Amino acid sequence: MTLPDTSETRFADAGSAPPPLFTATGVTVRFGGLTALDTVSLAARPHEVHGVIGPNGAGKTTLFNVCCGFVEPDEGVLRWRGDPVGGLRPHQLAGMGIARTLQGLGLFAGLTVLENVMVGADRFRRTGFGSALLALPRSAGDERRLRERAMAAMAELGLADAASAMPASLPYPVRKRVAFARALAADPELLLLDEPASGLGAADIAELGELVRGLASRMSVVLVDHHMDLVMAVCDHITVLDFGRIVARGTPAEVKDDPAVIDAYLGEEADRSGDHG
Ligand SMILES: Nc1ncnc2c1ncn2[C@@H]1O[C@H](COP(=O)(O)OP(=O)(O)OP(=O)(O)O)[C@@H](O)[C@H]1O
Repeated sequence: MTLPDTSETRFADAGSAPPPLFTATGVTVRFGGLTALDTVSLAARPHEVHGVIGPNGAGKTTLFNVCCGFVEPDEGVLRWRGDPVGGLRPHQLAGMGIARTLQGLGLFAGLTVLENVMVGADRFRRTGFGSALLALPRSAGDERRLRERAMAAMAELGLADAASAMPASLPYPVRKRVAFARALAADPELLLLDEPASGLGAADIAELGELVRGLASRMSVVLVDHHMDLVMAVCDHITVLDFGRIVARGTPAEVKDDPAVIDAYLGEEADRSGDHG
């Protein structure tokens, strides 16, 4: 049984494991009278895939949104490489080396696939703020560098042939890959994935699993997803939430048979059958 532990010392006591890149410690989020997260902690370590699972309404998306800076926690501390990052805002993420994909893909409808993916590489643009402000064209060198990064990310995702397509012309699983390629083009140290498997069939989910596993050699990944098979197959470490609290954490093998996890999911099953009955 893996006990919930919200103390910061846990991270310091983790033996020879490398220090985490990113930590959220003692995070509490309240929406009016509802406590969506109650003193939840999470550590993303280098080269580790960290999964966050839990039944509907457990607080997964809220935790993801805290990590992305979309939701400011009422309590708790976020740290990047050990330094507190108070008031984290989504636009700061790329500069820090954090990329994310969201449930809503957020692709620009008026841009081609290549142009969408180049947006992800934008942190490597060298042309200064002043040029951007004056809407001067990007330098030819910048343009080439961003294009090369984007093409490399697209090749990794099998999208090279779709470079000039408009997103709306592509099937949903391909659009998901475009959003993924855009995140990879930022060459992040930490990749945050919200429900990457939603809307995908079994074959695409299996491919996604292989891709995510492969990414761990060069970055840290936090993955929020409902698909147990995917989470169990690709994650090194899993945090299980229920009603805003951590009910278990550990390796897939440790959490799989944890009675608290089984209870949480059985509770969800019971609710569902109640809904239909
Ligand atoms: N903006 C909000 N305002 C009020 N309540 C919210 C808000 N966002 C989430 N909640 C509530 O907080 C709780 C946690 O929601 P959250 O979406 O984080 O759970 P989840 O585990 O991602 O669920 P699901 O798997 O259904 O997406 C739920 O009870 C939800 O209704």
